Amino acid sequence: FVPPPSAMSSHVSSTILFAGGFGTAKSKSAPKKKANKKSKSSILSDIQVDEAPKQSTPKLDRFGLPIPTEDDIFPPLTSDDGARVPVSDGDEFNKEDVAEALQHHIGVNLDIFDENGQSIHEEKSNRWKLKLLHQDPPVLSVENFFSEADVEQYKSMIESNEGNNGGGNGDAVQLSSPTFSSSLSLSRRTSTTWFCKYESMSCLLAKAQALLNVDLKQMEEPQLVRYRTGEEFSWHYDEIPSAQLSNGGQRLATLLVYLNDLDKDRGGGTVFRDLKSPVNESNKRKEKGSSKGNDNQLTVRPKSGTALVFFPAFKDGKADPRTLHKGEVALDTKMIAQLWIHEKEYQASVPENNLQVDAASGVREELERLGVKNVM
Ligand SMILES: O=C(O)CCC(=O)C(=O)O
Ligand SMILES: [Fe+2]
Repeated sequence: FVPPPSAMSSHVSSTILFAGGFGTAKSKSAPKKKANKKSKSSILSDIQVDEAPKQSTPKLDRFGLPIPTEDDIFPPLTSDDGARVPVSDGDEFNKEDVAEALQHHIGVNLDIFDENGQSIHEEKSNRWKLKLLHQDPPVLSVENFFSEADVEQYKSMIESNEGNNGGGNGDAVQLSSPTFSSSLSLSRRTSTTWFCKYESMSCLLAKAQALLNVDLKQMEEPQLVRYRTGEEFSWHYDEIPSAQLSNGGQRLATLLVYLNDLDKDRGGGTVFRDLKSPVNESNKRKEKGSSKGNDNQLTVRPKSGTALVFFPAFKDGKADPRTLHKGEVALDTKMIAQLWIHEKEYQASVPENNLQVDAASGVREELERLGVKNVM
């Protein structure tokens, strides 16, 4: 049994374990000189380059080896990692802007959206609404992606597969995500994940196919995740460690759909460490005044039925460290459905005999019902 990539607490920690070194492939190379620049001004005022953190003497473990710090595992970005360009608050949806933002990624099927970002399939009341939340790297949301009925279906799937460890013949195998206590990892995942049969998730698969125009074969085991009060998934990259790339290659897109709402003061948001929420004139000023303004991190609040899409790697498979993110501590129960899209054909390992092809007819029916044509 080879656990799927997500069965591990974090891909970063597994990279570290495989590589026997610190950090991701990126940080294995000789440490680059950190940029020591302030944000650029003028036209580039929205592009951020962080100041280098202060160097401190490393703490040593009992073998005299340096204990990695959070900065070793999740290195601060430098100008080599590419620019970061937030969107401007109040900007109207513009299809050309979205197409441009997605040019280096597997992207989104923009043919199913009109000039306002409203999907042109389904009856009017159920239309999706596409929004660009961050321009570079692109982060998007799709409101109404799941109907209330879809949400109820997946929430009840979590309930009915509670405690299913694979012995029976349920639709989903439950794995309590391990907490790595090793000093090698600072990533904690305390939520519970269910790895689901493709055929039991045809609605998610069909909608993912309509939105991202990808083959079912590129899809990793669809997952349902539940955070209970106090649970979280701390900073991590969604990229696959190099030792596991033989199965399907890199993850090119993360699609997650929130199955319930969490109010602002109840945590549970999806937070991008290095990205900024839409900027307006007032928070631009605020930022200039403070050298380390974490308050403006791009945070997506869980809203029932809304999908979040981002790209852990570019379409050529090169990982994008700018997408470092976390599921922040949830103060109320939070549930999501999640799907990763790979570069190539991916073979599932759980539940037993889980094959994408078994979902094909269900997906076709669902696409017909949605009125989406011309997808893979
Ligand atoms: O729960 C969230 O908001 C994020 C989950 C996540 O990043 C993951 O499972 O990889
Ligand atoms: Fe993630």
